[in-house]
Amino acid sequence: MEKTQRIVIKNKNGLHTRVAAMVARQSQKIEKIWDCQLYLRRTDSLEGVPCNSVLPLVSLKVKKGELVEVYSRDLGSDEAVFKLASFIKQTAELEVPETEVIDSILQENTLASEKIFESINNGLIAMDSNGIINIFNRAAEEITGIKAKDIIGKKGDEWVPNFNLNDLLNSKRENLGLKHKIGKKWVITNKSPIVVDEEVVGGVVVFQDISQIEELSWELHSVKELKEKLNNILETVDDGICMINHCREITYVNHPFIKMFKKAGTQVLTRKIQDLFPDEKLGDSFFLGKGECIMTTKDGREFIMNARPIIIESKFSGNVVVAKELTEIAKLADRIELLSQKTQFLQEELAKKEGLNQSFGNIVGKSGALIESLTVASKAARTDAAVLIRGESGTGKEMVARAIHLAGSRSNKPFVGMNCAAIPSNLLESELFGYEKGAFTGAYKEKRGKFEIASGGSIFLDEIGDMDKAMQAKLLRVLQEQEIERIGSIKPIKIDVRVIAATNSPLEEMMKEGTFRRDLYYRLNVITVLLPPLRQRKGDIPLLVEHFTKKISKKYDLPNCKIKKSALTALEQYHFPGNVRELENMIEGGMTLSNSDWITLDDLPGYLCDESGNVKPLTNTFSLDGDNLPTFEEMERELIDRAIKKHGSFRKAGVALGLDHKTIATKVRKYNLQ
Ligand SMILES: Nc1ncnc2c1ncn2[C@@H]1O[C@H](COP(=O)(O)OP(=O)(O)OP(=O)(O)O)[C@@H](O)[C@H]1O
Repeated sequence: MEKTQRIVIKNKNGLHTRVAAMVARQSQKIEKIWDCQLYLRRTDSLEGVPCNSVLPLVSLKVKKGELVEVYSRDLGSDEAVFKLASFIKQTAELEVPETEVIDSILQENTLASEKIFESINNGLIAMDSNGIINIFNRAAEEITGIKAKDIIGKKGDEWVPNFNLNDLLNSKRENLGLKHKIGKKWVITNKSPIVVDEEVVGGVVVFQDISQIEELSWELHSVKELKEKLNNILETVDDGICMINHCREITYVNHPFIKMFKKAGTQVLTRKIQDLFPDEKLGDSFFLGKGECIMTTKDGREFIMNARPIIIESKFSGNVVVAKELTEIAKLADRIELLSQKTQFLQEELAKKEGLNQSFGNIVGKSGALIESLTVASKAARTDAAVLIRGESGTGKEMVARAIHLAGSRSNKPFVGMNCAAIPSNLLESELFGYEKGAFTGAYKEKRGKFEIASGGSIFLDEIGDMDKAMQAKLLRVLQEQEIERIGSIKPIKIDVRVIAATNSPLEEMMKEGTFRRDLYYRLNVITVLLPPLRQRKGDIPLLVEHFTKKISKKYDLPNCKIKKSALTALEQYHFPGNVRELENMIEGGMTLSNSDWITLDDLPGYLCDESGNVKPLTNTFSLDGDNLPTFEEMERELIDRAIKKHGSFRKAGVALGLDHKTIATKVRKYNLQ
């Protein structure tokens, strides 16, 4: 509960400084005795000021005849309130005429001081000898976030942390330039005791908010750091960079710029850029960043120059001029072209591989030539047409034949293979068509031939070129009639078999020589699948090695093995006459020989290296000497490969061979050249 006493101020000059000083003094005494805090307010206001401090009392500006209230909110303060109210009433009686002039001087000075304190931008805190705050100006309020009315008349130390106000009174020493934080703000503080007759009668703290200065100094630091970083970048790039001001005078050049234009030693800074390139027409549009200019140096090198405007706060303040050597750009363009060709090629190959029937999934390889063949085979599988698979030994002809069978409508019927070269021709007929009991000596019981066994499915006739002519005629009849006769029987048996044949023999030559029947050739060769030799798709070697290491480790229950780079290089240099089968055998041998999880060069056949143990260099896949002439495609492949390796780009290889770069790119894709 609030205790209140109302009084009319009867003093001639109202509650002026001298009266306020008397009231403050008395209030301090009373507060001590009753242990309470006393306040004075106008009756029309809710908030008052502490009675123990002169300035707040004066700042109320109470005039003669005005009504004020002395009050306290502390328990047991009735007596204290009463005592102070009585004292204030008495002060009017104490007034004597001669003190009037002094009063008005004091009053004016006090009010002027108060105005000054309020108008300065530094925080100001003043306190008396007891540490009780009596001045707490507007700036102090703003910086600390504490309201003057909450702190005046109270012990400052409890309210304003970090200032150590008590120390100031105790130490009796000035403490200047202290930097510390108040909340989020940085302040710098000067603390001074007020000493009168060697007695500390109070203290003053003046402080300034330096957060903005701190921020600026941090910004300055960041700008310095940025400048350093930029400098490093500008000096490490390959492009020549030059900066000019709005008068087109050079303000900066980096080392590459000086190197490019060989201006070392010449003074370039502050010179006009046009002076540096007198033969070039650097027009206004160039500096507006709208044009670029190509310039040729005396030694014939070409440069492309671009100028970008520097705009600061919407104002043009100069240019950055960037120079690049054109030969570098041409190299880059070639490289980009090569890479985009490669990407396009890989995308096409991927699309093709994804389009393949999944029965072809175990055929490893991503080279263009292989994927093209498999695409044909995959399409053939959708029909019942006869397929002739051609390719060197070990290229995967049987694998592809099986995949064609499995991808077609006959996949749940038998796939029966027959190597026509492995069986003497007189036995081939009985193997293919079967025989009746007693058909020849030793025919104790009837036997079904491969065609009958394959009924509803596919027959794979490997090495068809090795079949003799008499047998070729019989096979042709079977294919034409779609029926067979077992040996020793005259009863034809209808057959429904898809024929897939394979060969590495030059059937076309053999037809000319008359050793292979033309009509059979056309019967078998409805669709041709051409499997490329491994030496023409070396890019597949790493994939095949990985595939075989997994396959073999599974087969022999070995830990999975990896191949050393040198061993892989040796394989890539080798021409593989035995194709994928030979590679598979090498990996199997290598893994069983290897004492570790790595296949090294030592684990591979010795013939991959020369006498001194070095990997044999890649030899031409063909020779124009001797009887075995290369095919036109083999020669073309080799030529394009060499031209690309020598000239490094499609464009230059094209120029050297008299072809355009698009033709070169098409051939590179066709032959899967790297
Ligand atoms: N692309 C491939 N991916 C995985 N393995 C392959 C591939 N090509 C061939 N092989 C493997 O190589 C070996 C030889 O394959 P395949 O018997 O199909 O060849 P081929 O051309 O029919 O040989 P030949 O003419 O000597 O009969 C097989 O073990 C096969 O698994």
